[in-house]
Amino acid sequence: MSTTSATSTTPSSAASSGIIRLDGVHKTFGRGAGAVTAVEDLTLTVQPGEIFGVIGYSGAGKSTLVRLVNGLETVTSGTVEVDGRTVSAMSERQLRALRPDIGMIFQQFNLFTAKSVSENIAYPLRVAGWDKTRREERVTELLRFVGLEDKARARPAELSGGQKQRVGIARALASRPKILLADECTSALDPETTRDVLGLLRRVNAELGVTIVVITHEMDVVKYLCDRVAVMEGGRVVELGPVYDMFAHPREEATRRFVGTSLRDRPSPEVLARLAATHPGTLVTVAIQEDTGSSARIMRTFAEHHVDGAIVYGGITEIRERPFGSLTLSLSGEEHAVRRSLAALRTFTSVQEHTDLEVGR
Ligand SMILES: Nc1ncnc2c1ncn2[C@@H]1O[C@H](COP(=O)(O)OP(=O)(O)OP(=O)(O)O)[C@@H](O)[C@H]1O
Repeated sequence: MSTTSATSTTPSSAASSGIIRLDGVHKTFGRGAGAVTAVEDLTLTVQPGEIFGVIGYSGAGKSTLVRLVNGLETVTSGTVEVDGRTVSAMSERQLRALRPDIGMIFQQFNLFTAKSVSENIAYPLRVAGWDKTRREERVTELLRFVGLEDKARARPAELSGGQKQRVGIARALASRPKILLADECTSALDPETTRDVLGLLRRVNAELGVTIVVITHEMDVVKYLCDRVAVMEGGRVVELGPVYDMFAHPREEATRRFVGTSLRDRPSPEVLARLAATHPGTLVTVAIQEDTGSSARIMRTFAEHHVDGAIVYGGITEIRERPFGSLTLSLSGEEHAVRRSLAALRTFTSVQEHTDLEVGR
């Protein structure tokens, strides 16, 4: 569990300890035999300026969490605080005053199909009572920021999915919110368009200082975008921490499964058996991590021990600009030299030896 999870329950400490704070939150829909607990004993803190991911399979409670933060649902028990204000105790009037501080984007974009791009972006400003000149200035600024100046008069039907989400982002940013909630905002997009939209969200965070909460079921989204992530299962947060640490040292089975969907660097048992049949040397998988093993250091270690390490499988990716992955090698050389090289490697990185393989040779 994150060390930044809130420990104090006094409202006065909320602003200093996080921009969003959930403390012991429960949410149950319905009563009696038909009751469904969507969120259970949820305690977490999102720091100002961070990009915070919430990952989980369908039904884990992610959307309910978001709806509790923006006050669209009320808690059954516990407290939700946003920027030092207790959302879970607010009247409808107080919630209306809070909403301009919280932008929201959706999987299906939720644009007004009969309105132009400009009118869609201006809509929340019109509701908030901005005059026409200020509205137009702000819309021009936002169109430039999301790169859609030439689409001001277009209708949503004339736009690609990525462009529609850009309009969604511009509209969500119109009232200069401190927080942006993104609920499965790339799930309807192809991989290339997803990258574009995630790149734009990074700019929203870096250039405008907006705190972003990303709800997703895709670990690739978390890997590219988030500083920290909470893994949800059955309404609970089962693991929470910096994204790099979750990849390097996942503790919970659910986290391991999500990490596995994003990293395809380690060979499956079938692939290992095939590799063992075609490569006579000792097969090992060596972890590549920023603070432990760089590939250069690993190859140097083999060379120093006069061991030949042929790379037969692997992959190195980047998690928030830090290298991460593994290499699987077939080692050949004198048996004692191979042993000594592996002992040397184990002093700075983790090494998995594949010994009990059904190799058929
Ligand atoms: N308004 C509601 N009434 C009754 N049950 C609900 C309601 N909203 C959510 N639930 C239930 O609460 C649980 C969590 O739902 P939630 O939508 O928060 O999960 P999720 O992780 O966002 O899933 P998905 O990705 O499919 O939207 C589910 O069992 C769901 O059926």
